[in-house]
Amino acid sequence: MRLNHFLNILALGLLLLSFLTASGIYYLIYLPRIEEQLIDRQDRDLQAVQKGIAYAQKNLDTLSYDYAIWDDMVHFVDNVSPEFVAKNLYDNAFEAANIDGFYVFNRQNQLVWHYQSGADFAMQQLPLVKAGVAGKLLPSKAEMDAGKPSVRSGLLRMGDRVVYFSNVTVMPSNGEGLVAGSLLTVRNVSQAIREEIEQFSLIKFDLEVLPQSQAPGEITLGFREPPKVEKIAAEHSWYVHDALGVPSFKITVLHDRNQIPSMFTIESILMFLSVLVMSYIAIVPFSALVVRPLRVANAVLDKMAHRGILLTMPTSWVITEVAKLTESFNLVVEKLQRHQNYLESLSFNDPLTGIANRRSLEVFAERADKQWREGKGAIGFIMLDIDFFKHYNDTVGHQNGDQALIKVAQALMLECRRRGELVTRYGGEEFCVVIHGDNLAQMELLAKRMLQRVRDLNIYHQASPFEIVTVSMGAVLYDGYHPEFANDDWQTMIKLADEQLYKAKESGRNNLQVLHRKVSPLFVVG
Ligand SMILES: Nc1nc2c(ncn2[C@@H]2O[C@H](COP(=O)(O)OP(=O)(O)OP(=O)(O)O)[C@@H](O)[C@H]2O)c(=O)[nH]1
Repeated sequence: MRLNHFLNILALGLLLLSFLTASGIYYLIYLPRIEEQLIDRQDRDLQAVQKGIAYAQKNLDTLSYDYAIWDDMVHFVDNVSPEFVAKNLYDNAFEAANIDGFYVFNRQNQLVWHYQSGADFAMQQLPLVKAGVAGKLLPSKAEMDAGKPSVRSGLLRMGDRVVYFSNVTVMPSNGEGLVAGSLLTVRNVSQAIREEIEQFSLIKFDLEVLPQSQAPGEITLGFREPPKVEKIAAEHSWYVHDALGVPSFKITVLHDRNQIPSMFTIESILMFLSVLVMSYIAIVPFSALVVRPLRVANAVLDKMAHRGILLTMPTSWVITEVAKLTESFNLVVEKLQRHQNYLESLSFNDPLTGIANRRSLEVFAERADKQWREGKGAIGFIMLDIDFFKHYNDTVGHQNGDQALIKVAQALMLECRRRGELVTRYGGEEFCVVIHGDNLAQMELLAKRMLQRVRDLNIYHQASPFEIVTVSMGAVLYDGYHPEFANDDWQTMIKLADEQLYKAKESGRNNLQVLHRKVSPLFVVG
């Protein structure tokens, strides 16, 4: 997985965690505390609506009572006369008082006269045949016998309508005497009433008249029974039955949405988004400070692996630990480089004498041979061997033998310091010198000087007839390249030089035998 992806997942994970923590705090600590207050507030909304509906019925009670104590009405109940109606109970008066139905009952609860604003309020719509009407809708016998004014009011289902009703006993104005009957006044509970209540309570609610046939599966409350909020919700409903227990209304209070605390408000979403953006912004410096050095390190390691080379990396990073890590890495690289150089030198140099070894000889001879074949200068190989070295070892010991070998090697090196010249340890006490020079004379001179250099070392050699350490030399020197030498590769040249060395040994040692290879002279015949 890429570090960037990992960081993104980490940021999202942290974000989720903080979101869950915030939700936990919200739901376990904050919400339970305000829940109680909120239930109380919503409960008050319901009470206000219920009281508003009950209050709207109040002036109907007053109106009915005025009629009830009207002494003339006592007489009218027993003797219904058109004159009285024309004078006192005319339609305009009911319309002005917003009354939809006015029903006059006698002592036997029989309808003797009525007013209706429309067909919906016809006397047939009154549920008079129902049991329990007396006492609930009309005065009971006990109330009438008591001879005192009595009042009943509330909601009443009238066909498809629900009305406020008010019923009062009709009796003399001094409040004593025989009860003549009762007046039932009704007013339609219309949407206009709902709007009025909404205006003064400032609470939105819906008043739905329940279908007559369909009884709700809910518990219904009486007109004046206050509903109760159990749980916080955006809206609460309850069913109301009329004075005779018939389901009438479904009231739904729509609470102010701002009252309900929610995680998903504009503010909380904006906060969540800003946390999201800030988390990502926080990743940018982290990426610059940590991911970038890691990327650079990765690129350096990649190059090292693919190209097989050792590389250092930049160390100027802001984070101390990262800078120290790269410094340590560079230190390891430097050590490895030194070690590698040492190993390389071992593979190309002779560990005892420090001069080039046979491997170097091969590389150098190959290159010199190639250049010579390209027509650049002359080429020569000199094979050298220390004379009577076995005896030297035997007389002075192997370690001193080593010292003598080193000295001979250094002496040869002092002579071969020019470009194109290389002294190598060929094996044991044998050396091979490659010369890529300008001409044969100079090359031969070089060989002679080397012979003399060794003599000049003046290393005492008891077992040698010369009494000092000497060398024998065999050289083969090729003039500039000619197709005639095409088959003579550098290996052949070494072999020829070795043959000359053999000759030098044969001819008494401490001398130089040279084979010159030049182009054959042309003979003119004639
Ligand atoms: N001290 C020492 N001796 C070596 C080393 N390499 C080879 N020798 C010795 O060189 C000697 C070579 O002996 P030979 O091949 O018999 O030749 P030589 O005694 O020099 O006789 P000529 O070459 O015929 O003059 C052997 O005794 C080897 O042990 C070395 O690295 N150190």
